[in-house]
This record gives sequence, structure tokens and C-alpha cells, in this order.
Amino acid sequence: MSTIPTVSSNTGLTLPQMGFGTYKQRGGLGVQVITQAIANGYRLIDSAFNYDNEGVVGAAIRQSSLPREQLFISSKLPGRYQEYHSALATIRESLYRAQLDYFDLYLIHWPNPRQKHYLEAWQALITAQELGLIKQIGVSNFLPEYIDKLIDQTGVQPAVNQVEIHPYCSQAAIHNYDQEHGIITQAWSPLGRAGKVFQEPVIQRIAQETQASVGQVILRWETQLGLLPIPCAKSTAHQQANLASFDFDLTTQQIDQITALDRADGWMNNQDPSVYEEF
Ligand SMILES: NC(=O)C1=CN([C@@H]2O[C@H](COP(=O)(O)OP(=O)(O)OC[C@H]3O[C@@H](n4cnc5c(N)ncnc54)[C@H](OP(=O)(O)O)[C@@H]3O)[C@@H](O)[C@H]2O)C=CC1
Ligand SMILES: O=C(O)C(=O)[C@@H](O)[C@H](O)C(=O)CO
Repeated sequence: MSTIPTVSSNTGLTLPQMGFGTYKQRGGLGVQVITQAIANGYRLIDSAFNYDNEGVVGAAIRQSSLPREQLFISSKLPGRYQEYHSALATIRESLYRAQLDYFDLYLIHWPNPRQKHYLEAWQALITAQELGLIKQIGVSNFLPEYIDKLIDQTGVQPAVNQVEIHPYCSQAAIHNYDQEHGIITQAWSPLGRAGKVFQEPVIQRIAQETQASVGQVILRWETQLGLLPIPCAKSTAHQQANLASFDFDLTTQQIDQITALDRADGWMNNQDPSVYEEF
């Protein structure tokens, strides 16, 4: 089994540098996929209230033979429940669905800037942390100006910012901001959902040069940049290959060649967090 490095935030959170995404992993098959991921070595499991699978994640934890404290379980607050009391009730509902006493990490899923409730949601996450329902709190899809507002108004900074990142969408400005503030940047859809980016000649050539797969090259590019990718994979071979991406290194030149694939409009589904809203 590959050794997974760790990354730390300056709020005192230390996480393995790769997690397991669970979007669309539901029902009995979802439990099997997540249980298998844990058996393959994943310890950080990413979920969301909106994935309707916190129960599935909880069942997979119970099926694995690991003590709860060896796992990092993360979930997210949906846009429609960002008002303070609603947010607190939703966090309790998330815990009930997962049949857990606490989450290791809980994120605001999308800022929904026109709705203007993300600061209230942040205050609810702070209260939930004080109540012991959540160990660490963070955000997802947040631009630096939104995080500045959270810190200015509450004095509490997020441990994590989870954003869309793959070679077409490097998000260097957000990552730089996060690094300056000691915030861990998690990369969602880190493989670009194995879509067009897998056909990129530059990445295919680097895969040949390193004798790794295209997926492994993309994930290694992310981890060598200091990001924390959370790939999802139903296939156990993909699950294992993704963790094994820590077993080789890209050169600085290879990293720069992949970084150069970034595009101004590189989001897969045009989900620009300054305008996109999700409920
Ligand atoms: N905060 C947010 O707003 C968002 C968060 N997320 C989170 O990020 C996670 C990951 O993103 P997701 O959208 O699932 O997409 P990913 O980029 O992780 O891609 C998943 C796809 O890649 C395939 N795959 C996995 N590993 C390999 C490999 N080594 N070689 C070839 N193909 C591979 C999988 O195939 P197979 O299943 O067949 O193995 C699956 O089809 C989500 O599951 C979710 O937890 C996602 C979107 C938004
Ligand atoms: O998967 C997530 O966390 C999401 O926020 C999704 O809604 C994702 O943005 C998506 O796939 C929307 O089509």
C-alpha cells in the first residue's frame, strides 16, 4: 500500500493528501464502493447533504473494521439551508443520516453570493463546532473575497476550501490565497470526470515518459502543487491506481507543461462560483 503524505491547515487540521469523493455513490452499491475504498487505504471520505448519501457513508464506516477515529468524514451544507437556525438543524440532520456523533469536517457547499446568507451559515458552523458536532469547519467554491468576509466578520478562518481543480482549471489565484492563509485547498473533480482532459496530448506524453496512467499523472500534478484531490472511483483498480500516484514524481518541467493547459473558462460545467448558485 502506498504511503499517503499529509497536509495541515493553520487551524490545526491534518489530513491525508488524497481523499475519496462519493458524488453519486448511493444505495447498496455505494456502500460497497466506499467500503472498498476504505479497505484500499482511503481515510478521508467526502460527502454532502445534497448527495443523499450520508447514510451510505455511515454504513460503509460501520462495515469497515476501522475505529471511527482513524477516519476523516466530511460533509457539506446545501444552499437552501444557509440561514443560521436552518443550518444548525441541517448539520444535526446530516449526523442523524450518517448515524455519527460528529463530522471531522463540514463545509458550506456553495457561497451562493446573491442569496447573501453564507456569513450566517459560517456563524452556524462555528456554533456547531463549539457544540462538538463538527471538529473542523471549512468552505467550498469560495473566492478569496468571500473568505476575507468570513474572517473579518467572525475572526474564524476556514480549515479547507474545496474547489473545482483539474488541468483545464488550475485555480492558481485561489490556491495562492489559501496557501497564504494556511487553508488546505481540496480539488473536486480532480480528474475532470475522466473526460476531455484525458485526451490531452501533453498529458498522454507525460504518462508515457513516467510509465504512469493519465489519471495518475493528473493526480500527481495536483499533489506536487500541494493540493488535496478527492477523486471518486467505483473501480477498485482505479481506487488503487490513484493512491499509487504518490509512488512517482513529475519533473518541474512536466508540472509546468500541465499547468500551462489552464484556460480562463476551464470549468467543466460553467460553474463559476461568483455567479453559479446551487440549492
Ligand atoms: N464541492 C463541490 O461543489 C463538488 C465536490 N465534488 C466532490 O469531488 C469528488 C470527485 O469528483 P467527481 O465529480 O466524482 O469526478 P472525478 O474527477 O473524481 O472523476 C470520476 C471519474 O473518473 C474515473 N476515474 C477515477 N480514477 C480513474 C483512473 N485512475 N483512470 C481513469 N478513470 C478514472 C471514475 O471512473 P470509475 O468510477 O469507473 O472508477 C469516474 O468516472 C466527488 O465525488 C465529490 O465528492 C464534486 C463536484 C462538486
Ligand atoms: O457534486 C457536487 O458537490 C456538486 O456541487 C454538484 O452539484 C456538481 O456541481 C454537479 O455535478 C452539478 O451538475
